[in-house]
Amino acid sequence: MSSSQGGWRDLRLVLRPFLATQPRALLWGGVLAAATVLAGMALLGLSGWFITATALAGLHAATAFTFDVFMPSAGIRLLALGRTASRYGERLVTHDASFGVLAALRVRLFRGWARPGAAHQLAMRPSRLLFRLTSDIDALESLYLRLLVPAAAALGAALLAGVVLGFMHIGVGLVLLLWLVAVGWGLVLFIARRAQRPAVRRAHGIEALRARTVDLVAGQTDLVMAGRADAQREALMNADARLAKADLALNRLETSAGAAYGVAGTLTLVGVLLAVGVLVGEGAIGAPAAALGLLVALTATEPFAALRRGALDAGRTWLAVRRLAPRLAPDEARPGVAVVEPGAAWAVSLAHLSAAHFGSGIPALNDVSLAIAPGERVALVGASGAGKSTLLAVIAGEIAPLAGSVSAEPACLLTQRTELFQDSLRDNLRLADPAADDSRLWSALQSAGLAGDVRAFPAGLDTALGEGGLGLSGGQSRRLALARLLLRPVPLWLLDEPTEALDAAIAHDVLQRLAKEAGPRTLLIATHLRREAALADRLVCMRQGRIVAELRRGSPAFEAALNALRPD
Ligand SMILES: Nc1ncnc2c1ncn2[C@@H]1O[C@H](COP(=O)(O)OP(=O)(O)OP(=O)(O)O)[C@@H](O)[C@H]1O
Repeated sequence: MSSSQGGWRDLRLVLRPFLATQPRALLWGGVLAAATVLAGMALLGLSGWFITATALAGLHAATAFTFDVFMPSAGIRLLALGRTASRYGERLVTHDASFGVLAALRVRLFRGWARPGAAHQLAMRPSRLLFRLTSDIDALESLYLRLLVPAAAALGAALLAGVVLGFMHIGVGLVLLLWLVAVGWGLVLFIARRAQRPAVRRAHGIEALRARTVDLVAGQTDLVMAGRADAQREALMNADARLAKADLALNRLETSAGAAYGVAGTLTLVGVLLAVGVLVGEGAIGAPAAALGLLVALTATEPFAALRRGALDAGRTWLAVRRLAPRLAPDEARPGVAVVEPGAAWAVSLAHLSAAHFGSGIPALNDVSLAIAPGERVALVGASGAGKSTLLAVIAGEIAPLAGSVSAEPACLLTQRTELFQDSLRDNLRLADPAADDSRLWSALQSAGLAGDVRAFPAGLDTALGEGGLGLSGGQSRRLALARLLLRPVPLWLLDEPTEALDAAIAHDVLQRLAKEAGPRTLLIATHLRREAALADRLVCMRQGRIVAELRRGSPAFEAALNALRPD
């Protein structure tokens, strides 16, 4: 696919949620912007006509008394008031609509970045990508407010000018319309093309400056110890110089663009002046109509000049579109995993599965085949690095398989770490089910054995957690993770060392609750611990990314393997 085709597809991906969120408000914004411009043009045209007509009427006593001054002046007042009202409405509607759309896009993007592949990239370069996330979204504002709305207004202005002049002479009206559209939009396209490179360089320059400044401040001690402080300072200065260069190029272009629009406006005015002069000379129109035509043509060029800012920003906006579109594209929930419907013979079925971690050429799983019946409890055991966590990650859809097939029931993965977000305890729980009410949360906390602790917190469910908030002990964190798991109505639980690092008493309590709450669910547990593996009906032994043995409860080998695991 060519890059321009890709570009249009990206633009469609970004515009779709843009237009779907508040289509009416966005359309109204464009209509009001056009109405403001048209009212301004009509105001100036009518005023020009009125002044000229009044002056001419005053030349003769007969016309001086019969000339109606009230209707045109009432029209002028109406247009002046109308323009103010529509400008106010336009600002209100366009800004409200674009902020609403951007807010909705942010949510979609955060979801997009939470997908397995993207989340991995985000984890590798968090500051850079988070900066992009905010600055790219802001750049999209320009797409609607500085490009689409002024482009609609400019087209309206060209049409009105063409129609007004067309009433005087159809050819003049048509030529003016074509000229305005061709030159006005042509200049926009030309400026946008010329500005693309410096605008993109500027965006990269800001990013580099930020990253280098953060590195210099955060890593001062290390840089000084390694004798690299001066080099880092130099890199910072270079980034600053590159940014200044891009700024200078954009400023120059802005000045040239202003001059180009000035020349185009003057040429328009001269052309229309000559045309209406000829028409007046031929007696086709009077002087007041000529004044009206001239002023309408004069004002019709202004909205095109307003497009200049958008054209200068277009490169940056385009970059934002290209970066954000992949995160907005609809994606499979679990890449490479076929969903098993309820009632199927197997809850999990793996056939000749191979998989590697993102960015690693070495497969962590090799030719793994495994079938787990619904409701079965299976423990994955094996030395550290055998591939247990990787297997759970593939079934959870975190890692796409390299080869082989995977089908599994809808699953929830309990990872080794419990993430606490900087939010209330309530919202930390609601990550698992955004619609859950307090009674459901309390019931999950109760089952997870955390309700008593939460009741003891002065703010209860409103307690702030995470950075700057309350931390939780290891046992409390695991119970919170368990409560989250209970809030997810899925038939398959993937548990990665669920009670590692907990002391024996707490671990046994958590495991007991887990086993009870799991009910008829299918469980797949990766573990080194005897207490966790003891929940299982079958042990699947792994070594170097392969399954080397499967032992069923009741067999001596099962008991032997269980006893070989680490005790409490
Ligand atoms: N993020 C990663 N990137 C690249 N390779 C990885 C990554 N995580 C694990 N691996 C590699 O994949 C292989 C399997 O690791 P995995 O974490 O699945 O083993 P495990 O059996 O769960 O070990 P443990 O019991 O220590 O959790 C190992 O060789 C490991 O080095």
